[in-house]
Amino acid sequence: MSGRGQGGAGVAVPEIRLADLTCSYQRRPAVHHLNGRFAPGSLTAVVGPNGAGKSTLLRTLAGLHRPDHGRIEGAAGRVALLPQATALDRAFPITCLDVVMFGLWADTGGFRAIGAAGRAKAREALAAIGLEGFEARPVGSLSAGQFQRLLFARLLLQDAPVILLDEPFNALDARTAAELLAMVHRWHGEGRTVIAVLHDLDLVRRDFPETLLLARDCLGWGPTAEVLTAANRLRARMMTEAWDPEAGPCTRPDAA
Ligand SMILES: Nc1ncnc2c1ncn2[C@@H]1O[C@H](COP(=O)(O)OP(=O)(O)OP(=O)(O)O)[C@@H](O)[C@H]1O
Repeated sequence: MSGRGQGGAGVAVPEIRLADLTCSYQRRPAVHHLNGRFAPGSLTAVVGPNGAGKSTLLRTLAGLHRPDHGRIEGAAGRVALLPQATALDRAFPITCLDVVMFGLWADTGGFRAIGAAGRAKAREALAAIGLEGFEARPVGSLSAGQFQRLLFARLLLQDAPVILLDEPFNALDARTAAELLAMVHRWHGEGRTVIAVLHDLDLVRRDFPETLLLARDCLGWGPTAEVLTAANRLRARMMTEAWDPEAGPCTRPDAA
């Protein structure tokens, strides 16, 4: 099979391969010897207990965290990340339009170069996500749901073939969650690869065909029904209870 697909939006969508990927903080592994692939155009949930390494994996895929062993193939280039809302500082004095325009930063290298066409696109993205008229609002004044919509508007503008979502529906009312989920399905329908960290297993079973179950190690990766078995979930829980948050460096002989 070819390593690339063609997204409906005309973008080339890469296959992403993880080869023995280990990511650590102060040499303590958060993701441990992970092997597998995200097929072009796949829609995958990443699930697992707190501290299982899910956000670390997404940040590594986005190029924000350097693996200390193994590698990622195929993700280089246009990957868009929606970080966990709690990881963002909303006290920063910046308007909604500016936040969305950050989506163009990778292409233009700065606000000054964005120009009228870029601003118009940012306005369109705000309107498409239900935030028309919010252009000049400071981000600090938004509700949690409005802020999450704003981050989705930025993703819309980024127009990336690979979209990474870290707990995208947390703390949202049912209507907002449903609208943002519809956006996720739209991206998937366009042939983009979408990878989302989620805790709501009912949602995962209903809407996500593929699942990666992570508890530092990979406990299952494939069709959701085959991965989210009671036995696998029990293993994940037992691993969490057994693991030592202060564990030392990985000592597997094949690790660097
Ligand atoms: N910046 C950091 N410095 C040191 N350790 C970190 C850092 N970020 C995460 N960790 C540790 O790495 C491990 C994995 O964290 P990560 O945030 O990837 O887990 P997670 O599965 O996303 O958890 P949650 O479901 O709670 O969001 C945890 O033990 C965490 O304490």
